[in-house]
Amino acid sequence: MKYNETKYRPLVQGAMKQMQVKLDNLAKPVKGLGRLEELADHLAGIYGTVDFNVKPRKCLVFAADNGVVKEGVSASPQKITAIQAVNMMKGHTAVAALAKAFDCDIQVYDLGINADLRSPLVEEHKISYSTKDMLVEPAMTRQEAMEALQYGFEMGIKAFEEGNQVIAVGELGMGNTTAASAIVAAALGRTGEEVTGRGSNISDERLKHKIDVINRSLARAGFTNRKINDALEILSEVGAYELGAMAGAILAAGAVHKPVLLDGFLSYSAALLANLIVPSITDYMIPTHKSKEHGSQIVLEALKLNPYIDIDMCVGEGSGAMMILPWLDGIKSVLDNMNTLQEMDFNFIP
Ligand SMILES: Cc1cc2ncn([C@H]3O[C@H](COP(=O)(O)O)[C@@H](O)[C@H]3O)c2cc1C
Ligand SMILES: O=C(O)c1cccnc1
Repeated sequence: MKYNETKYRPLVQGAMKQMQVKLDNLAKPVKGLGRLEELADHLAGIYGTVDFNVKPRKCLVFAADNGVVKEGVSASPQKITAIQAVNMMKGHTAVAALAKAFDCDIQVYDLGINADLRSPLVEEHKISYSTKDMLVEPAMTRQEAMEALQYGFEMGIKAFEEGNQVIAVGELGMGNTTAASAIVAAALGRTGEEVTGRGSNISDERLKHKIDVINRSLARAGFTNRKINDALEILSEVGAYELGAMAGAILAAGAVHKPVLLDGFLSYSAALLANLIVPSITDYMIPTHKSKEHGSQIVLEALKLNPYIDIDMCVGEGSGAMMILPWLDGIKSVLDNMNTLQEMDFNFIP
């Protein structure tokens, strides 16, 4: 199956209505569970039924290096990508710790880390050792962009074939907030200033430089003051392998009518790419948390997504997505355990 040859059905309105009737009939004030009810309705529309499972689940973490780090846009040395990829599979990064707490599998995929990991724990699909420096040339070829998308799509489909009922998308790659900001600027016709933040916490001076690198990269690609609609053009000129693969995995969720949990800013840039390929794919996205990264609000508004959690997280890796898992378990428990109004025992108190 190809990421761009799949039929995507709209949300099942009947199941959403059925869910709201079911929730209204539980022994609680109408709409008392607030946005938990909104999420339950959304899930019913995605699964096409009120009777769904939210386990097992898996977080797919796509990892690669970014050539643009040569321009000094990141606070962190490139080798952290390789080190953290292995640490993650050993359970020692932010997303790994949270996934363990909230009962989620995790898998790291290496699409272009600039090192040979030689770790059986990491799934390897190296497109190359790092993308190119987008300031001086396209980050990747169009062929490579398609490969990243297709690989992410296939890993998403595989995760669902393994029985997972929900996937989350995460990433790892030093310098990738520069690529993500450039993707957002290109897709929305914005400037570097409007959509660039501090990534893994850079200084004021470095932020100015990062914005300049993004604006000059957009100019090199011929994107200045233009809104680009071709996801492959954006991905190849100013993208990142890991963000392309994330977009592919998002499309996979839509293809099999299952939810995909977005993470933070990096996932929003991937969501924008997926949305350019299949506009209705936003139906399958669960906006979990609002990243603190500058530029988040602009892209969330463009995608009409309203995240459930806002606690200033900005780690990436899929860590923010993990925070919604207790909400999913809560919904399932409410549906399985709460009394309906009819089941309430009115004779209990004479
Ligand atoms: C130790 C460490 C762990 C991380 N885990 C996620 N990121 C996050 O920061 C990186 C992007 O930030 P920038 O564009 O500023 O380089 C990505 O790997 C993202 O996942 C990390 C960053 C660091 C330093
Ligand atoms: O929101 C994110 O995903 C993010 C923001 C900054 C750094 N890393 C990740």
